[in-house]
Formats: sequence, structure tokens, C-alpha cells
Amino acid sequence: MVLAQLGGSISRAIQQMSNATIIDEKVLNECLNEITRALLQADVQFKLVREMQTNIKKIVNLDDLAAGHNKRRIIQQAIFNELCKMLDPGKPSFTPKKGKPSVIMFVGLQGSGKTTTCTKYAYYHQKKGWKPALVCADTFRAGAFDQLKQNATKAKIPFYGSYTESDPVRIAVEGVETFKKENCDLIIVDTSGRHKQEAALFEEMRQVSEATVNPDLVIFVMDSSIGQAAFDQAQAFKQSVSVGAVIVTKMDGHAKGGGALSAVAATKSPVIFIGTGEHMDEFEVFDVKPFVSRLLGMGDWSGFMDKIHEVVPMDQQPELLQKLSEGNFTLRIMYEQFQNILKMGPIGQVFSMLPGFSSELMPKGREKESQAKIKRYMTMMDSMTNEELDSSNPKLMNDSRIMRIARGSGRQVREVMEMLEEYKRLAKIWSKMKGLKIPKKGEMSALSRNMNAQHMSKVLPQGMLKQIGGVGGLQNLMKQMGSTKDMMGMFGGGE
Ligand SMILES: Nc1nc2c(ncn2[C@@H]2O[C@H](COP(=O)(O)OP(=O)(O)OP(=O)(O)O)[C@@H](O)[C@H]2O)c(=O)[nH]1
Repeated sequence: MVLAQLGGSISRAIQQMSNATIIDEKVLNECLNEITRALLQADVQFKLVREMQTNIKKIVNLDDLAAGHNKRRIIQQAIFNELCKMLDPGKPSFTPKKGKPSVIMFVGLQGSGKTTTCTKYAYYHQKKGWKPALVCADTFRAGAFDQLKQNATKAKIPFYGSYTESDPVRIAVEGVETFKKENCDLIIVDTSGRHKQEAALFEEMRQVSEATVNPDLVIFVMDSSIGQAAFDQAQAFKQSVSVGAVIVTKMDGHAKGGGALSAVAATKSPVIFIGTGEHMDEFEVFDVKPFVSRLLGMGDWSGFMDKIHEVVPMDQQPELLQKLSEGNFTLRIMYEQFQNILKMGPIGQVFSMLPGFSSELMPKGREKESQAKIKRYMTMMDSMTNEELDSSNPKLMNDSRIMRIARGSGRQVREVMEMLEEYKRLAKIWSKMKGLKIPKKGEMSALSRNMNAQHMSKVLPQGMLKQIGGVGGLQNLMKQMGSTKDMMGMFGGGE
């Protein structure tokens, strides 16, 4: 996605500034101009970008900074904070509670991905133990009910709709009533989308919303490719129904995304999820701090831990986390994780949360190829002995063992070696988890709290650590900040 380029440009600008011997007004201005250019290219509104630049300059008053202050860190922190502020309206949206019925209504223009997103939202919650249900109150588009029905059936989610009833209000009321009786705790109502912001659409939406269903939350679904137009569109919807949250779709495409993300923040409704593909599980929770961390290439540990809980079956989780905390990443763990990956789909999402890891194993857009590679690796591992699989000692794999594995799996020696290299690379990354206290499900922030400077120094990209002044600098920085919470936010572990 183009946003990744934005992240790259901003990181480069900060890096360039850090390379300068003295950080003066000129160097700071060059860095800020570079960031401004990158944000405008990503379609972020000019007004917001200018505001951000002014704020950073206000915070980073170079004259006032006493000698000895780490200017780089202060500037970097200011950039991070301003980016977060731009994307965070500062007001959380309504959060449904498991076991208590909530009605969630989806609105948006035609083709924005509303129907697909309804199912993704339902599926996401179903995997977390909710009892969702889908109501199709889109009577405008002929195929809408069939599409919802098909998606819902695939995900085994109950649905309600009609081929004959043309009154969306009636369908919505009946659907909601039906599912309330069935004790569903997340009743999702899909409404009609039109190709333009027509008065009739807004009136229909208002009727479904206020007169009847009375939703606990209205989610506005927006296609990220609309860029700058996002602001007016989001506002138009908000004026008609009380939009409480936004989901931005198609963030996987060539869309610039910055426009949509920043414009919705300007309308004071938080973005709660982003859609990253056509498949059901290509759907990510949107959290501003980790998102900005990832954008700036700093990784996202808390998201990563959440993903482990999502991807790895419950009964394997404690064992896996225990092994990782002992720093014991064996070929068998890699094998088991590959199995989970193939079952669960896009692991690219998971790995993109690790610093410096994203593009290597599963480049976006080349998932098929990557899956084939994983399957090949697994075939080779099938030819290994238990001793080999359970060892974390790479020296065990001598030439004769490698040749035997190649023969046994019908693969080239070169390929076995490539697989072992991949294992070593992964083991190195995962070894950074060694000694971390294992957070329980739902306690991801515990991980952040338990991270000390030593751990953090291992997971931070080398260049960045150098900028901060090594482990010592990092320790000082953490002390200065009083708590590690803000710090973790900065590096991606925010709550
Ligand atoms: N690449 C990508 N495609 C998406 C995403 N979300 C939805 N789509 C695709 O966008 C197209 C339109 O999605 P729908 O869900 O039918 O859109 P809609 O807003 O419900 O349309 P109406 O019912 O006509 O209002 C479909 O082809 C979806 O597969 C996404 O996050 N990424």
C-alpha cells in the first residue's frame, strides 16, 4: 500500500536529520519539509499537514533546548505524537459487550465494501466467541441479499433478509427482533448504498436508524481510494445519522489511504478497523499508536501478540509462548506455525508487525508463491527426525543430514539449505522474545510494562538504537519519560 511508502519517506527524513552533525533550524526545516511532501503525496489534507508542521516547530524550539538534550529524540517523539494526534479524534467509539445484545448499523456509499465489511466484522467477532448475526436491509441493489447470504453461509453466521419485501425499515426491524430473541449479542444491519450522496439514501438511512432499529453504533464504511473527497463524504453521512465509528476499506490497493484516514479523524469519529483485502480475514483492528509505529517501521509488539492469540489455536498458545520466552525456537515450532499459517490464511499481517520482518517471508501480493514456499519447507521438514525437529542447535544439521533430508523429500540440497537459513533468520528474530513475561489473553499491555530497556534494545532496529544512544541512552530515555507506557506507544506497544 502507498502508506508503506509514506512510512519509508518519513523514516528516511528522520534518519537524514539524525545523520547531520548539528541539528539546527535548517536541518529541522528540511526534515519537516520532507515529511510534509510525503504526507501530501499520501493525500492527507493540506490544512492538517500545515497544522502538524506548526505544532512540531512549536514543541521543538531549538533555541530553548539546552545543550545536552537529545534533540533527535525530542523531534522524533514530536513527529510521532503529531501523527497520532492527526489520526486520533480523542474519543473512543461505543464498544459492544459480549453477551449483551448490541445493534450495529453499517452505512456507506455503493461499492465502498459495506456488505463485505459487515461479514468481516461479524466473522472477526465470531472468532472471539461472540454470537453475531447479519440483517440485509439493502433493498436497493438486487444482488445485495444474495451476496450477504453467500458470505454469511461461508462464515456460518445466521442471516436475515427478503427477496420480496421492499421496505428496508421493515426488514431491519424484523431481523433485529428475530436475532434478539435468539440471544445474538452482535446484530449487524447492512443498509443500502447508492452511487451518489442522494437525499433519498440519507432519508432511508435515518428512518432505519432512528425510527426503528435504534442502533447502538453506526459504522460508516469508506473506500480508501477516495482520498481528499473523504472529508465531505464522511461529514455528509455524519450529519444524517450519528456515525460513531469508521472502517476504511481497500487499504491493500494502490489507494493513498492518508486522505481517508486523516479526514475521518477530522470528523471526530475514530477509525476502528481497516480492510486489507477481499477475503474474510483481511481485516485489522485500527489502533492509532501501533499503526503509526508500523508506519514508521518501528514494529508493533502488542498487535503481534494479539495475532498470536488469533492465529495459534488456544490449546497451543501457553506452550508456544512458554517456549518462546525460553528462547527455544525449534524447527518443530516453525513447522507448527507454518501449519497454523496455512490454516488461517494471511500471515503477512502477523509478520508485518515485527520490526524489519514484513516483506521478507510473505511479500504482499505474492501470498500464493509464499504459501507454496511454506509447503515446500514443510515437505522437507517431514523428512527430518524428531531429534532434528526438536533441537535449536543449528550445528546439528551437518552436510550428511542435509543431503539425507534432500533425498528423502525429493528436493535439492540448495533448497534444504535455504529452508535452514529461513529457520535461522526466524529463530534469531524470535529469540528476542527470550525472558519476556508472558501476557495472558486480553492483557497485552502487560507485555509492554514488562519490557525493559534490555529487551527493547534487542527489538529496536539497530539504526534507531544508535540514534537514541545505545542501551544506556534508551535507559535514560525511559527514566526521563517516567513511565514506559508512552515509550511503548512510540515503539508500538501502546494499549
Ligand atoms: N481489495 C479489497 N477489496 C475489497 C475490500 N473490501 C471490499 N472489497 C471489494 O469491493 C467490492 C465492493 O464490495 P461490496 O461489499 O459489494 O460493496 P457494498 O458497499 O456493499 O456495495 P453496495 O451493496 O452496492 O452498497 C467487492 O468486490 C469486494 O470484494 C478490501 O478491503 N480490499
